[in-house]
Amino acid sequence: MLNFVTTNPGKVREATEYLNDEVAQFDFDYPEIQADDLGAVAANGARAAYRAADGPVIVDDAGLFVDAFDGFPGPYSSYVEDTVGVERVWRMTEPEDDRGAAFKTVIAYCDGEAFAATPEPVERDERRGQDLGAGDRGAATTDEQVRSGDDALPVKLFEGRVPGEIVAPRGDGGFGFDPIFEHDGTTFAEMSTEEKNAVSHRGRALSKFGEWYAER
Ligand SMILES: O=c1[nH]c(=O)c2ncn([C@@H]3O[C@H](COP(=O)(O)OP(=O)(O)OP(=O)(O)O)[C@@H](O)[C@H]3O)c2[nH]1
Repeated sequence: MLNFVTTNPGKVREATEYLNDEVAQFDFDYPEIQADDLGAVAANGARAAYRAADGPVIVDDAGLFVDAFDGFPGPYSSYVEDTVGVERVWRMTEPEDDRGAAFKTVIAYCDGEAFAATPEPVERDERRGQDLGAGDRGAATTDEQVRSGDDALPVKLFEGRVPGEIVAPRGDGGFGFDPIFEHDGTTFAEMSTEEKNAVSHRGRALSKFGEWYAER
């Protein structure tokens, strides 16, 4: 059994849909370091959570990256959701000509074991051929982090990204910024969990993780 370390039931719902019974929520509020890089936040959280859970863990650090704001709120999305709020993020973006944005997530896996070196950073597969907007600044993972990190516990990272546009709120499904994030004409809040997973940042990262984990 794999511990999905999060306080956010929306993330668990999406992961369960994807990974079936292999995953259970471990409600542990790991200390989030301040960093512009989702990978660093997730890796740090996975190490702390692994020590607390004493078993394999995954941590998902995600954020909304708005192009016009050079990637804001990015890694600070949770804080901005709690303080500014979703509706006001829409109103801040509304006057901008460019309302492009991306959701990104990095899933960090830690089980205390070392991993074989990854020949190429996982995130590059996802990015190849994609036009990366300013909104992606600071969200990249690096091979160095994939292999190890600052301390002895190795962490493996899986990244997912989905482009979209900030729109006036529509729909009541999903969570967080879903009502104001439109992808291919539909907001994430208008999609079922299954539909959202098929295209979302989390779905993409979970798919990469699931493939790798099945072979492990
Ligand atoms: O509309 C959304 N659809 C998504 O698919 C999505 N994924 C993440 N987010 C938002 O980005 C921040 C992540 O923050 P975050 O990774 O620190 O997680 P969190 O604080 O919610 O829980 P935890 O896992 O840290 O316990 C939070 O504001 C989330 O609402 C999303 N919003």
